[in-house]
Amino acid sequence: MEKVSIFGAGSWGTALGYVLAQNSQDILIWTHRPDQAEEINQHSNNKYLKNIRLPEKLVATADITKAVIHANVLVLAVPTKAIREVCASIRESLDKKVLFVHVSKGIEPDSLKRISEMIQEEIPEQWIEDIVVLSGPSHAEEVVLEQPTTVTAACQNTASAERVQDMFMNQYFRVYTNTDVIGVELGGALKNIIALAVGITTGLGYGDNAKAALMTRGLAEIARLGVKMGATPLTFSGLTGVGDLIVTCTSVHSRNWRAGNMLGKGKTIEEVLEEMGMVVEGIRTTKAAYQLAQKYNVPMPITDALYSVLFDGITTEQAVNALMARNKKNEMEDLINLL
Ligand SMILES: NC(=O)C1=CN([C@@H]2O[C@H](COP(=O)(O)OP(=O)(O)OC[C@H]3O[C@@H](n4cnc5c(N)ncnc54)[C@H](OP(=O)(O)O)[C@@H]3O)[C@@H](O)[C@H]2O)C=CC1
Ligand SMILES: O=C(CO)COP(=O)(O)O
Repeated sequence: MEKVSIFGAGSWGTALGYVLAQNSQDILIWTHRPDQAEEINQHSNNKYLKNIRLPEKLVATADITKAVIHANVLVLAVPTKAIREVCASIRESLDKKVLFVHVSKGIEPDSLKRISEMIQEEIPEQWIEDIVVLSGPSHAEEVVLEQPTTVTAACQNTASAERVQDMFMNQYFRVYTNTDVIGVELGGALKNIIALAVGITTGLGYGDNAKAALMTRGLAEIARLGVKMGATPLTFSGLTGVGDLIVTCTSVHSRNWRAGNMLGKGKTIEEVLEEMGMVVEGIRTTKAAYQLAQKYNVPMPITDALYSVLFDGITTEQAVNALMARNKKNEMEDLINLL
């Protein structure tokens, strides 16, 4: 049995707590809201997972020191924007080496750091046993219904990835391992951009042809950037690449897809965020990816088009027209270099 604390009690942190509690791990979940800790201790978290009864073994606290001291494994499940702040609070109470697991899907704009890099910057090396990324096609809403789900635990140190695999794996939650941390982190973060774009085209009234086009050419630009940044090309054909791209671009549960859909129907970003009430990681990640594309000199036309919509005020129709009117290309241009 592992002693685990989860930091962040939104939909994903709570769903992972559900899995770990069912797997009989010694589990504590930390939330910054005392009222939410009380609700979880009464076995529900209705804002994030409606009508789900949480396991009795899933215990919540609003005391971050208690959560840090409790565990040998710390799972970070807050949005990318909150990672540094939460790490800084965790740092205050650390008194032993711990295994960090992160499950967030984003890249920090301006610094252009992946999440494992942000953790390394915020937590002194002496307290980090390893950092494992847990990622893949996995909507919280389906996990808590115990529907079959597959994810990947990635770490350069295979023993740590396997430890996380053993902690989480059960009959409905299947965990693979991978050593390509860069590829796994980038796949999880960048697919949100494409899901926003697919949502926009659906909101505009376009059909499955546009969806397939964006998913296929989106994967091409994700892989192009990823390989330049040091990822293994094959990772993008796996669960954390095409797998997560499929689920996020096609599921009614996807916040990124839903946000895009509202934008396509004419709502403003402010209206969309107000209505969602949950994190839409793809918006900040679009800014980061746009900056990364410039830094690495990689063409990312879909990312550029979405950036223009989100940050430069061009209309969604103009963005689609600009994408379709680009110069002629060979489909396999650039991709051949990935092999
Ligand atoms: N939902 C899903 O199915 C999946 C999500 N992910 C990823 O997991 C990460 C978390 O997503 P998810 O759980 O869905 O997000 P939610 O929006 O559902 O929840 C976010 C949680 O983080 C808390 N939070 C936000 N800022 C802070 C802060 N500064 N300090 C402490 N707590 C904070 C929120 O608190 P409050 O309630 O007060 O706002 C809330 O409990 C994201 O990166 C997402 O991409 C990955 C796989 C699946
Ligand atoms: O990453 C996810 C599923 O794998 C969740 O995607 P959304 O944040 O778009 O809901």
